[in-house]
Amino acid sequence: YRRWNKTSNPWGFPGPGLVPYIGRIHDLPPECFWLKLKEWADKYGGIYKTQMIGWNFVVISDESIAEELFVKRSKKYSDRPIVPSLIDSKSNHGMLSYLPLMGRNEAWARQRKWAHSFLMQAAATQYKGIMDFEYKHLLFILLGDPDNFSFHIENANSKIMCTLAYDDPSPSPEMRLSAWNLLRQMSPNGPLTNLVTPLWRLPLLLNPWKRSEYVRRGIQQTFWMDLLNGAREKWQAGQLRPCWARQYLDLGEKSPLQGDFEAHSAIGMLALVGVYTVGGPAQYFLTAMITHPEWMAKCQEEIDRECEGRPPTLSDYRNLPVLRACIKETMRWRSPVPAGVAHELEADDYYRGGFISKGTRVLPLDWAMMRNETKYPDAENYHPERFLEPEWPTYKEPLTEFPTIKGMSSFGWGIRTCLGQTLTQDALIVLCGGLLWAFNAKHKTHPVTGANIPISLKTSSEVITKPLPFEMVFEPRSEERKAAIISNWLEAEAKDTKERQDFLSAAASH
Ligand code: HEM
Repeated sequence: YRRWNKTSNPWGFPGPGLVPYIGRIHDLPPECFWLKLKEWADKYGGIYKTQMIGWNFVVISDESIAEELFVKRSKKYSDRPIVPSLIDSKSNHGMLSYLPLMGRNEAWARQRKWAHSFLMQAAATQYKGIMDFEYKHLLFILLGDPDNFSFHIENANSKIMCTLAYDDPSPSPEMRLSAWNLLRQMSPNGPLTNLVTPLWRLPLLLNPWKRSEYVRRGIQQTFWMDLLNGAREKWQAGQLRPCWARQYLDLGEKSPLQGDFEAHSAIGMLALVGVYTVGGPAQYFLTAMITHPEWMAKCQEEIDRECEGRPPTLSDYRNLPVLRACIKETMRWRSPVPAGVAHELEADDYYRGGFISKGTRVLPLDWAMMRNETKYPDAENYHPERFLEPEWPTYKEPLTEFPTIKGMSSFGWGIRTCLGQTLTQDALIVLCGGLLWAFNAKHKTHPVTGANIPISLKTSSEVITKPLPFEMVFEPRSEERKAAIISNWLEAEAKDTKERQDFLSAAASH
């Protein structure tokens, strides 16, 4: 066995001993598997190797190594591994569906360029008003239905994404569901075929996993196509305001996207990506504020002082370093993508005397990077002051600009790095700032004993995580604040209705 282990692993990197064929899969719990990977990182160091059902893995928990491989050697380290339980996840065979999962092929290059231009354009003009509007609505909704906050936060983000994509927030509940179903399908704790991959090759009749994936995919593609067709009808009548679908339709044959088949997926996927990626950190932020009320009080003091009684908008960015520190520390403390997103190596490579073979999955283990004690002393605990006080290693000036979440390792590496960093940062400032402007986030208390109901700090186990369900109270900070939440929303709603009507009247008169 020892001889086998040596010959099957001549790579020269440390790592746990391997069992023939299955590697270490038996050791990796489907729930929060990154905790086990972190345990191995503590034992074997910043780069180690392992195997899972015939696949070679190299796990990286040192940011400087990630930089050397993913950034400096990006030509070799930028492919994606296949997701076994998705049909053509890499789009090597024409599916063109899931930009973040695509291999490094032509479709990826085309859609990445397209998405980049949209997200930059959106940043410049479009999404600020949409965020202010939807988050004002969210605060109003939370007054009436606080217990359902998890849904409402995710739904508000889904509405923003649907408005950006189709100028229509109404499909948001279905977009949220679609995002959840895809996330489950691609996660190791999803279908069994993601772990026991040979099962995926069973004939369709004996393969419930593939049959249900055909159904899921069919529902998603039809949903996205219906949205594009609905947008086209409005566009033909001149009733579609600026949005990603309109830009595609306006460009016609000049669009980089090659027709409706590609466009319906590209637009749908970009809308879908923003639902949980923003919703998860916002919910972690609430858990951080409830368990660290001293930081909630500091954020509220800053917001009240700098925004003079109104909820923060993006123009307040420079003046809210404490809020930004709390958001950044939340993302460090509870990394939203804790296992990172794997890259696949496109050609054999040598690194630090070790051999990494073509096809190896290289995993930037964010949970471990965010717990590097040299960079983040007392890493297990929540310390926003690490970004605000010069004696901490991560302090950076000027505080009008830093801390920023942009560039965090949680957003990935090299030419595959996340395209939604600005949007995420902007959304979290308006959303988290608005929540603390409006409410005190508090523990729920037991109706009989009056004791605080504890908040589980555990996370879900999908590739993109959120806190496990928890209970909390949204206490309006005063009667005046409560009145302001209501009047802010009524004003915003009236303004939005008028703007839509004006647009439609102008369209009708042309
Ligand atoms: C907290 C929020 C978010 C986190 C932590 C996050 C994280 C990531 C990570 C780790 C990757 C893979 C990077 C790599 O392969 O090295 C990625 C890719 C991507 N992200 Fe995000 N993301 C977030 C929000 C968003 C949002 C809001 C959008 C857009 C609406 C977005 C759009 C994308 C796209 C399009 C890619 C694919 C890039 C490619 O494969 O070339 N992300 N993101």
